[in-house]
Amino acid sequence: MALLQANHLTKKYKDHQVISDVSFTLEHGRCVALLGPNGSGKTTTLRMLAGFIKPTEGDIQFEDESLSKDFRQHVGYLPQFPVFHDWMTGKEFLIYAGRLSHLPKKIAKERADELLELVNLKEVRKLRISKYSGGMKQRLGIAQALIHSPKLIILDEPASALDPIGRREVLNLMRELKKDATILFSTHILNDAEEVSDEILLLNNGNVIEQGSMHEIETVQNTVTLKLSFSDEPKFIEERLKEIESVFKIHRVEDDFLLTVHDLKTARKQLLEVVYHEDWQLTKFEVAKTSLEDLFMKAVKN
Ligand SMILES: Nc1ncnc2c1ncn2[C@@H]1O[C@H](COP(=O)(O)OP(=O)(O)OP(=O)(O)O)[C@@H](O)[C@H]1O
Repeated sequence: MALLQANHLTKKYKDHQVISDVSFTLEHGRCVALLGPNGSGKTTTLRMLAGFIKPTEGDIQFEDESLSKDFRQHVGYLPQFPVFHDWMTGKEFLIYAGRLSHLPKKIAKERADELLELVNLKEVRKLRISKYSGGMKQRLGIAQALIHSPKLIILDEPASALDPIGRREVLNLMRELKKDATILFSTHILNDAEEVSDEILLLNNGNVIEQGSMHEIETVQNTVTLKLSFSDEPKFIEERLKEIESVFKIHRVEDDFLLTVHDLKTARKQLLEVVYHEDWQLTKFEVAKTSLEDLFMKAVKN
């Protein structure tokens, strides 16, 4: 049985319909990315699931009916812009969050220690939060969301505002957490979704417009754009590449080549064979656009 079922969720603010008839299921142990452009309704959806706002219509059912009555205690939530008490230490903050979740003092302390270890902040537990980096604050925010051992972890844009180091720290932590938790997180960074999620839900204008596992998306969509550059004469290369065009489509942009590929493995092998055989000086070979990006662009344009 699924952990949670969202049924026909609708949210209106006066006459402004922000979410329209959104339904989906969250299975146990999955890590699901909620994707969508700015203003598509990601935060509103997450806030409804966390029990902070009520849907105008529709309902949210947890697997166990008794949980559905007040499911807030079973959800851990990291808001998009978390507020920390900067004068507290990381450990004090977690104990405080535990007390707010009605944990007895002793349990809150034990849980804080466990979580500081999990999110790799044990060494800085006695440091004031004002001294923490962005990545450290987000990891503390995730620990705060876990303090009451929730069944579902909801993270609103957990890595989007961080520098590359902080982003890497948070993504690594999410990869650890997903081993034994159910996670729903929003992002508009498709790479983050590709890196850690098992499934995606794509929102646009308050509607779910795509839903599926990353594997399904990769197989159904199955287009990758490669970018290649050479330090040889591009005209000659273009002519030669056109001879083997059956496994990809070539598009030349100035001296670079964009190749739309359906079967990355075969195309890569064939391309590298030609490069080797012709002794071309390949200076760039990179994935410029993935299946998910392709799907996102098509879906959002419609
Ligand atoms: N309290 C509110 N009152 C009125 N309109 C609101 C309220 N909260 C959100 N909205 C509107 O709902 C729409 C969806 O907002 P939401 O924050 O859910 O989108 P989002 O996908 O999370 O966007 P972003 O990626 O920019 O954070 C926006 O048009 C927003 O202006």
